[in-house]
Amino acid sequence: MFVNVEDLGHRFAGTDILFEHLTFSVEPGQTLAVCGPSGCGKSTLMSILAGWQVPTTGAVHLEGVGRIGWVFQNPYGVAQRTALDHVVLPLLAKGERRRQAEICAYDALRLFDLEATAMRPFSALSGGEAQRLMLARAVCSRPDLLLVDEPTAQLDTRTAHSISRVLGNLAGQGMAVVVATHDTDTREACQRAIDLADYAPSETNHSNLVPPEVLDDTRKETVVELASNAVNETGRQR
Ligand SMILES: Nc1ncnc2c1ncn2[C@@H]1O[C@H](COP(=O)(O)OP(=O)(O)OP(=O)(O)O)[C@@H](O)[C@H]1O
Repeated sequence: MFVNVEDLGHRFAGTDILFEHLTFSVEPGQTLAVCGPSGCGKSTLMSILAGWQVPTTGAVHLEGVGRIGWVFQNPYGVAQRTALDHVVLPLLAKGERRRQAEICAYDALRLFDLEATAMRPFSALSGGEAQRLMLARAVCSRPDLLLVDEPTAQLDTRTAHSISRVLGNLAGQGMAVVVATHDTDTREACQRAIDLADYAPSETNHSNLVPPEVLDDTRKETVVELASNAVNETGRQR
């Protein structure tokens, strides 16, 4: 299984080119952070990877990718359903029995420090808990490619840090993970990082975009190889 992105470029009708000549690949067990200023096209790139958006130029080749998971910036759920229900659902949809599904679901809830919320309705979860629930559900759906869009945007620094470390562990579970992020911890939890600002056409003026100070040290290189031990330090392997 692999994801190959070849000479990709995109612009929406009537707007500037967001990025161009973007080439990279992601394999199972790898995590790739997609960074860059707000508005540079991170979410758009994720949509292209998911096949929801057709790129203006270039191509995405998904070889052997049967299931794509997506964790959005904003958590969503059914207000009256419990946290456990949300995590169990993808397993029941695959035909697992409720009892077995609950064992897996509790593992995933534990991974994101959500065990205590298992029987709480979605409407009673905090923003951070709800976002972690989305990650737990994504783990249970066992995708080949997991797209995670700004997973820590709603979380406090401490929680965000633990989420980032667990994201690193996801790669160890055998799926390819692509994470759009502004967060330093999240970026460092990934094995590689791409700065989309490096793929903006030179005439594009990004001065009006929000400069993420966390990226200042990465802009010098297109692809930054990050310390792989950051991925393995958590001790929370399942
Ligand atoms: N369907 C669309 N039609 C026209 N323009 C769009 C469309 N979707 C997104 N855009 C524009 O494309 C640009 C990139 O948007 P995108 O959401 O991909 O950026 P981003 O890097 O993910 O931003 P953020 O970090 O703020 O989430 C923005 O200027 C946005 O307004």
